[in-house]
Amino acid sequence: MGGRYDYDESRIGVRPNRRGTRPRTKDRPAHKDAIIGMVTAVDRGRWTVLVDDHPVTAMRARELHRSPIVPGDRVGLVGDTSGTEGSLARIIRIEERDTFLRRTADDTDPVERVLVANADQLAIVTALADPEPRPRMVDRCLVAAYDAGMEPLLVLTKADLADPDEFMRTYAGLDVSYVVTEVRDDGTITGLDAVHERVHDRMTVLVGHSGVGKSTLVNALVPGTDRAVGHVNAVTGRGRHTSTSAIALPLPEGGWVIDTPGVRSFGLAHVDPASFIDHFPELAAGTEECPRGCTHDNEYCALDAWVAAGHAGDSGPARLESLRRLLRSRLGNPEDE
Ligand SMILES: Nc1nc2c(ncn2[C@@H]2O[C@H](COP(=O)(O)OP(=O)(O)OP(=O)(O)O)[C@@H](O)[C@H]2O)c(=O)[nH]1
Ligand SMILES: [Zn+2]
Repeated sequence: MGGRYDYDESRIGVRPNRRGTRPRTKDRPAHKDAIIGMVTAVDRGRWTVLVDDHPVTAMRARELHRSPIVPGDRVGLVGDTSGTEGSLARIIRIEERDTFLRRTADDTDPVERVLVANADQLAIVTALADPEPRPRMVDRCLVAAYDAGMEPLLVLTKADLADPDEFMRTYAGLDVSYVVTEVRDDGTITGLDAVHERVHDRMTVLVGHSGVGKSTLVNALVPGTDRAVGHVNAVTGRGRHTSTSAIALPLPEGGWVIDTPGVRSFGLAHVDPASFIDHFPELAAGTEECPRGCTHDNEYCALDAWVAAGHAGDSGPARLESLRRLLRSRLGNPEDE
């Protein structure tokens, strides 16, 4: 590796830092020759990066320090980008992200973490029964999607066990798309075409609690993948191919799905409540009468009178209730849901 950061220490006049990493220098090669690829997986300090159509294993260059590099990231690579067995490239740059999905501060994970970059859709997979749907978790995911600039999609599985109408009534006030699926006796999935239609040519992140049928869905969408279904291993009590980080899988029809094992919901401490109102355009004008710094979830909020006066139309009351539900979903612990 010698020569990569060649510099004359006396001329630059910097002290070597304590951890022994070399200081950054301005005259480091600009890496104009870097090849761009997309990160599909991360495992113990090694990234899988798809370059054209072949996977390349890469490490993170030292100058990136501990910058997160996540599935969906477009990165610049140098070094051995052949992808042949045993080869190792180096990620020297992370391209600007269009979106990033992050989670913050909950009781078990105090650090804000970026989970996925550049995805444009968040598919919230919820079983209609077994396990019972968790509307508060869905609300949190909706807020996380809005915050990340991603479009939410509800995927309601196990329609053979319960009717989706009752659950969807809860979302009457929200303009959220949804698809309904069920595994038939022959193993094929009703509603799969509708899911395909929604994920085609997009980058879709799937989240959901254990047991909702997410792996079943991913395996059907991306033939040839083998996401463990049923998940419990009698010996270890843990998932068989359990990986804790997200993985991007290419759809045969074009586009990507990103499976996020272990991500069931989101801490939302980083989300600014003022931004919620952007997703309720018909209520926005009503906030002009609100007291300064109104949380829109208190007795002085002007939205009640605005909606009661009919300014937000027939669906106004339901929309306001939804807004408030989302606002409240920021509070509390996602692990409780
Ligand atoms: N009745 C019914 N069962 C289903 C349906 N979809 C999946 N299942 C079953 O639900 C169980 C859980 O499915 P998985 O695909 O493993 O669920 P998961 O969300 O990936 O859960 P983990 O593997 O724990 O992450 C399995 O036994 C599936 O066969 C469905 O539409 N109807
Ligand atoms: Zn208000």
